[in-house]
Amino acid sequence: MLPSSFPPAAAATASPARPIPGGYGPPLLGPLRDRLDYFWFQGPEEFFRRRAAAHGSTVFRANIPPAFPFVGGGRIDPRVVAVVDAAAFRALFDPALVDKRDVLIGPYNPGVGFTGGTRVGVYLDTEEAEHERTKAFSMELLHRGARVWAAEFHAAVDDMLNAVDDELLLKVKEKKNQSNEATVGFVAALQRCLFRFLCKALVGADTSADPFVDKNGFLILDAWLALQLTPTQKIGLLPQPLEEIFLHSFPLPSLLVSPFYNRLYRFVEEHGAEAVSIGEKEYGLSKKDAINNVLFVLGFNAFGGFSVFLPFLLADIGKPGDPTGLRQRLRQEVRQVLLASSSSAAAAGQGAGQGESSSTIGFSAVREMPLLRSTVYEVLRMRPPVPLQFGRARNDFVLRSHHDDAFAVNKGDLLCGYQPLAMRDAKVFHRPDEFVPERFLGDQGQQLLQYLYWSNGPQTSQPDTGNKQCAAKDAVVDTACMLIAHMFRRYDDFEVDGISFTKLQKRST
Ligand code: HEM
Repeated sequence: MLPSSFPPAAAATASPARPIPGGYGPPLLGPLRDRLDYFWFQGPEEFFRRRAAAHGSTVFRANIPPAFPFVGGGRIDPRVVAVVDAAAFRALFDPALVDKRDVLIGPYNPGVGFTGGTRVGVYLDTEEAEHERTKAFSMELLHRGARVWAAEFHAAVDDMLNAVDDELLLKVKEKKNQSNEATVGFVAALQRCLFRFLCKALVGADTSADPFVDKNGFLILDAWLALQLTPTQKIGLLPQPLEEIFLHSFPLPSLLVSPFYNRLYRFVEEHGAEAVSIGEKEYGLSKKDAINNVLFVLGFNAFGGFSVFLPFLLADIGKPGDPTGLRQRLRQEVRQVLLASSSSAAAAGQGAGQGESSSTIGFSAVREMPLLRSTVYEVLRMRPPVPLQFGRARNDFVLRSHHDDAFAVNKGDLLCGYQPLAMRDAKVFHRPDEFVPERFLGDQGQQLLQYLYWSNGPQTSQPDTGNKQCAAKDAVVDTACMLIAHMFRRYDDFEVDGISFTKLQKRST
């Protein structure tokens, strides 16, 4: 079943290149129809699925919202080449083929008003000199943060769980005459914990030094993210016609959030001064650009990415009832590793007698938990937190899909890869639509990692200043493992429904 590897996404091919199927429809009406399908009548996944089926092709032309008639006064060109198979998707990772300038979230660019006037690194192409400097700077922030990352993360997660435990207890008490069950939403507590943790670990800034930022920082980031992303997302808060008119029809202004962004700017300037000066002295950035890049990596990449991904992870592992016994097996794996590491620490005379509950679950511990790691990969495969990737063809080239099809891509075409389908490609993944936590175990499982694309690159590749792969590719997986290991050190079991805990069973031994 598993192809040892696909041919390169772009190559000289035996089969002649054919025109890409699909089209953009009549001016105005075509983009409008696709926009309404995407947001309203079909939703993103059906949108891509139906068009792939209709064209009998995993590479096809379509419009991606937001689109005319409103947004950007027609300046946004919604026409893309959609790519939904594992082989063709790889073209998006090849800096020789695609230009990533200003296409982070597609043809729509919220603009530098959201980033203090700086074009931050994530919007830069690899051929722009500044990309190398800003990417190296973000990798340096991660590298420096690694020393305190695990300890700060666990401290923040403990704070979050203490708050959740208290609230759950209160709710159970209130309901004691009716039932012993209660639900506690965890998103706000999780985001507060993420914000404090990331400020310390990435920026070296302690939020307790600024009570306003400590209390409101995560809410400011939520508002800042929402204003940038809303024109491209289905929100579901308003009836759809109103959502189309008010949320998907024009760019939302940065002015609404800029006084608060400036507050975070000053916080980083004052309390993250050491990190900022590294950006200036070692990477040649101006002070303003260093701070705006720090804020983007902190707020958009890290806070935004984890805020989407960690709830998915908790929900998939915490499925009510544990029908497959996954939680029981994960708990066993986590506790075995913790016990072994505390025994060896005791034998070496470090912290003897303190037991596994007092040691930090660090990077090396979670790398010894293969089932947990494979489960984290599977959540990333099934629910990639950043589902769309974009890149503009630098030149004409031939794009190969795994159906041995070859397509003529034109210089300037905007490729739009949809990860949820590419990572459920039946040519690569057995039972592609099923959640299989053991999928990435063993030699065969390790081979599959080359098709795990959530980080804008294969899980087997490394982020580098010469590519656009997520700087935190490994840190994200390790941190996700730390969260679940933390849960099983603290609790015997937990259950999650959507974004609420419905069960937190304290550890008995
Ligand atoms: C669950 C969390 C995260 C997810 C899902 C995620 C995902 C991604 C994705 C998909 C991209 C590529 C975007 C594109 O160009 O199309 C990216 C880029 C990037 N990510 Fe992450 N990320 C996460 C966390 C982090 C963290 C913690 C950092 C901290 C340093 C980080 C730093 C970056 C940087 C600097 C880039 C830009 C790379 C470049 O311009 O070459 N990310 N991330």
